[in-house]
Amino acid sequence: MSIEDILMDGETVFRNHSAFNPDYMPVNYNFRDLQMEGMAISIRPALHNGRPVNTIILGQCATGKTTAIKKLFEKVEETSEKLVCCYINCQLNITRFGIFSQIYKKIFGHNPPETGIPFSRIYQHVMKHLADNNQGLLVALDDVNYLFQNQNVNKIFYDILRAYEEFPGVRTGIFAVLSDLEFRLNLEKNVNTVFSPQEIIFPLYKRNEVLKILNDRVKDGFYPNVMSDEIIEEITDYCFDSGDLRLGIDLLRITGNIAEAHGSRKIEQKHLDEAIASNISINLENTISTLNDKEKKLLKIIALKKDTISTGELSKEFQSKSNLSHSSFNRSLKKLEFLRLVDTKYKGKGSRGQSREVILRFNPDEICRCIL
Ligand SMILES: Nc1ncnc2c1ncn2[C@@H]1O[C@H](COP(=O)(O)OP(=O)(O)OP(=O)(O)O)[C@@H](O)[C@H]1O
Repeated sequence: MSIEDILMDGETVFRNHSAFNPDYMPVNYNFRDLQMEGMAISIRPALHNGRPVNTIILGQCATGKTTAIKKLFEKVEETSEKLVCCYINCQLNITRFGIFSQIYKKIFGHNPPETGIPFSRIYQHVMKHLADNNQGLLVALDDVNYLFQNQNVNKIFYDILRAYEEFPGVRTGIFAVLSDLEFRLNLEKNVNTVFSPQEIIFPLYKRNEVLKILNDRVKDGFYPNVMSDEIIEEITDYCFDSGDLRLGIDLLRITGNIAEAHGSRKIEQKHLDEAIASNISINLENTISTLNDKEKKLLKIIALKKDTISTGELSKEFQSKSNLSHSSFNRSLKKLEFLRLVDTKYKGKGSRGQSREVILRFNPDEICRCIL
């Protein structure tokens, strides 16, 4: 095949490539009714001249938090002009200027001028507009933990939530989105005085839910009969075990690309095998790279054990090797569990209440290779 043929060849397994893009809005969005209701309850007062209720949205990666917020914000905008809903990705915007530029853009439809304008002018402009138009403001700060990086979190929360002191009548609230439990405590410490939130939890999807979501995505993205039920089931198992729905959606896309590269109009087992092989090590490496030194140390101790180990024994070994406290051990273990690198199972009474067994969820050699 020539390069032109590769680029322009119309024969494809994909009906809609964008269905596998990270920002795709799924046509069917199920299993999150409770969370959507919870968020709607937080928003409702703001549509009746009150303030939105500050809320923490908590859940592991790819549990649908961003999608839920975006869907709900769309609905609010269709229903009422009483509230400006602004979604901000804090990975991309970590300064006060950056965040208020996004709010400014949402309200006025364009960015503030790049140069020469101080933060205070943008702030005044935004708040005056809200006050003059009797509009509330709800800011969703996604991945809010990124604001801890430059210690701005307190100021930004204060700017938003105490705006009424300078602009009486202005009604503001924050949805703080977090995928890491550890940062929840950090957030409390940093912004406690202005932010006393409700909490909405996005649990991991169950296997049957993952299957339905992936099946819907297959229908959105591939032509009919391109992918068999068996392959979807296998991808579901794989994705469910990893605890990351995004991995399942990525695998659909990658297998599709591999099938297409082989000129096949169906996705076959060999295409999936190839996709999985290329994906496993990349994902594990990415997850491990997010751990701090303590957590890596603990993971390595677990990986070097030939058998499963109880939490009691593990705590002792961890403390003797690292000189760290039992609560530091507990926090690190919780993190490994949260990221689904290990499982823990109750096995009866131990010296510190219920003792648990720690089970590694990946090949120990592969783990050690990634920690080095
Ligand atoms: N209930 C669902 N139905 C269909 N697709 C879903 C559902 N939940 C999540 N997804 C899909 O999973 C992917 C991740 O979802 P989303 O970005 O909303 O999760 P998140 O919890 O915000 O993740 P993160 O914390 O990593 O930002 C997206 O591709 C989204 O379309």
